[in-house]
Amino acid sequence: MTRDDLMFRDGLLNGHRILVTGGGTGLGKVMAEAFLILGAEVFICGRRGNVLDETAEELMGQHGGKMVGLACDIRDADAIDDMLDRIWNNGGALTGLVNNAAGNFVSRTQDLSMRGFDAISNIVFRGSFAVTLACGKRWIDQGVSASVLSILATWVWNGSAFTVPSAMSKAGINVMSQSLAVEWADKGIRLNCIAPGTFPTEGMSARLRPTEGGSAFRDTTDYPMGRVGRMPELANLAAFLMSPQAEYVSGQTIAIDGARYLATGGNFSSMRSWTDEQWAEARQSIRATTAKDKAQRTA
Ligand SMILES: CCCCCCCCC/C=C/C(=O)SCCNC(=O)CCNC(=O)[C@H](O)C(C)(C)COP(=O)(O)OP(=O)(O)OC[C@H]1O[C@@H](n2cnc3c(N)ncnc32)[C@H](O)[C@@H]1OP(=O)(O)O
Ligand SMILES: NC(=O)C1=CN([C@@H]2O[C@H](COP(=O)(O)OP(=O)(O)OC[C@H]3O[C@@H](n4cnc5c(N)ncnc54)[C@H](OP(=O)(O)O)[C@@H]3O)[C@@H](O)[C@H]2O)C=CC1
Repeated sequence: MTRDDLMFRDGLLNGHRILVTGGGTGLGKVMAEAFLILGAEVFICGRRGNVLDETAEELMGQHGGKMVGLACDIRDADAIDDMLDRIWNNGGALTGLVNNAAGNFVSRTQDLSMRGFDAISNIVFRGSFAVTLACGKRWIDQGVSASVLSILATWVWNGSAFTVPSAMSKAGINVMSQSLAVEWADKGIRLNCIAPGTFPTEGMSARLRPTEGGSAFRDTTDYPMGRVGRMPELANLAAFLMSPQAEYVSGQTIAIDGARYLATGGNFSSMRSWTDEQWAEARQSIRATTAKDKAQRTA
């Protein structure tokens, strides 16, 4: 991304300190980059320390500023507290949190074990709540104003066959945001959500279109605008919602999907026609991706 891709003035986020969970890759990386360009000090977390370090180095090399990678598994409440201690003790309070980290894979629901359900919901539902709660306690205790942005999916409105634990978890975080937007409004804490449509990333394509390799999401015939999302489009919306000028916006969930879910549902219902063999192949491919990622985990 270049400076010209962003619609905001220089220094919009000067003095802000923002944590992006899962900020080492994909959408999290792009939002972290935008916040860095606009002057914020940015923290990114994830389980693969090497990925975080590479991202921070790459983006600071391109844009200057300060980005810090912190290895942390958001399924572990103690690890979250350790991470926040490090942030707070090294420059003061966060002023923003982006709940972006997620786990997901396509599966027929009858093929899931409870461990499979937990693998997703413990990241998306429990993990996002745990980070929000840990930050919120500190903000309220110290009288700090802050903004929380959670990255959801359009299926919070219409569900999604074959990604049921993700759909349930994202819907839960949607309601968390609406609830806390009211409960914490007088504390100066606001919460909003973005529901992106398709923004192709490696992590998503490997788990949601596992058998298509590099060609996943190339066919855009059923996209009303004839295309998928462009990363800077998402980054601009995120920067708007995180900026102090958007202070009166709270409790909202904004879709950025080129009107796709209104046209087609924007989910995986077409997989109803998959055969047993296709599901077996998908599962094998997803497991290979997870095994490769796991080998790099340091948290
Ligand atoms: C078109 C419209 C566009 C629509 C537009 C697109 C909208 C996209 C919206 C959302 C997109 C995303 O979220 S994309 C985000 C994608 N990124 C990620 O997922 C990154 C992080 N992911 C991960 O870490 C892993 O994939 C994940 C499995 C979730 C967690 O890893 P863990 O190490 O905790 O898990 P494991 O120990 O390997 O496995 C735990 C259990 O899960 C089971 N499990 C694992 N894979 C399985 C599978 N494929 N099918 C069944 N079960 C599975 C295992 O068998 C285990 O259960 P037992 O066998 O019983 O032990
Ligand atoms: N791409 C798309 O089209 C869409 C994406 N989304 C949402 O956007 C967000 C980003 O997805 P995307 O960029 O595509 O996928 P990625 O797989 O690139 O991003 C997920 C990130 O979350 C991190 N993460 C996963 N589990 C944990 C954990 N337990 N603790 C800390 N970090 C964790 C991963 O790092 P690590 O494995 O190192 O921990 C990774 O950096 C997700 O919330 C996803 O649901 C929503 C709609 C559409």
